[in-house]
Amino acid sequence: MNRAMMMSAAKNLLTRYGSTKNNIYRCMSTGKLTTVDVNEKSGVAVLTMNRLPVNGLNLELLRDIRNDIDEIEGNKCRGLILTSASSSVFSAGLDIMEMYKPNQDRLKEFWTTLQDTWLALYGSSVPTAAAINGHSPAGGCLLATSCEYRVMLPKFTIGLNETKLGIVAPKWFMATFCNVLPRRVAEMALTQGKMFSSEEALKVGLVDELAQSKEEAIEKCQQFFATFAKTNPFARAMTKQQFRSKDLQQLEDEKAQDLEAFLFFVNQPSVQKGLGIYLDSLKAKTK
Ligand SMILES: CC/C=C\CCC/C=C/C(=O)SCCNC(=O)CCNC(=O)[C@H](O)C(C)(C)COP(=O)(O)OP(=O)(O)OC[C@H]1O[C@@H](n2cnc3c(N)ncnc32)[C@H](O)[C@@H]1OP(=O)(O)O
Repeated sequence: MNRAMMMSAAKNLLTRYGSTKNNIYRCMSTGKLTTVDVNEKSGVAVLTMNRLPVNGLNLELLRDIRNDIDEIEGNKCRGLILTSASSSVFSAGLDIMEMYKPNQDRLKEFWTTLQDTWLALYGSSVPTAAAINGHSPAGGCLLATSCEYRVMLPKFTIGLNETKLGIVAPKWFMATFCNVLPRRVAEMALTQGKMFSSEEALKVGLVDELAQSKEEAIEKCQQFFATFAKTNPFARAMTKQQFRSKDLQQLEDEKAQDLEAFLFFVNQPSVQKGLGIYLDSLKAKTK
């Protein structure tokens, strides 16, 4: 190989691969609003949400996440770690702009994509974990709790705050929460719209560990995956899916009714008014 060819090969490698101290990462796919980096050594994929400033879950971000999960499954990765490109917000939850004064066709597409993203993540055969490197309210908490393991950085908040916004978390949000928390804690937190500090979340079991940095959180997620080293991946995946099958089946069976209920609820004038007031209060904060 001559020098020019070597330079060109190196350039190609640098484009496709990044390197940190110990690991080589391959960029598997880059949606417009997400990136997926696969650690070549461990086979673990890190899916990073990158819709700044707050990773509001709009139709396009949800589509990217959904497609990434499919790709990670298809590539038989050893694990999926969900995290954020922001240093202070994991995800602000559903983008309220999708629900406020909505275009009805887009609204349907938005909710259907959220349903499909949840079905894919909650039911994924690949081991899943969330490195929660920022605030994680509502839909952000849904994504994190859909994973099998959570590692969170200190001094942030996580929870399902829907009742504080005057909205009701759908049954499958509740089921996901109940899969992680004792039923009584889940009911109290949901009815109160409670946002837990990282430290409180650790205490009740909403998250499994705390870490001091995103890198440490990712490392702890990898250590969680390593606990499956001596298990059969097929048996592991089947066992997980059997645990979750009732929740998954319920949404599969009720997808159309769930969509209808959402559309009816969002289009109520009182709900529109409440969303408008909430959006104004969020914007007023930044003035
Ligand atoms: C009717 C519906 C029926 C059923 C649906 C049920 C399920 C609903 C699930 C949901 O997820 S609803 C969304 C709930 N989310 C929240 O309540 C979070 C609101 N946001 C925050 O609390 C904070 O933004 C934060 C996440 C803690 C981050 O704080 P920070 O100070 O870092 O950012 P800031 O507040 O200044 O926000 C920057 C920018 O982003 C806008 N923003 C924030 N969150 C949302 C959101 N969820 N949707 C749309 N836009 C959001 C915020 O207004 C600022 O905009 P600006 O720069 O234009 O002022």
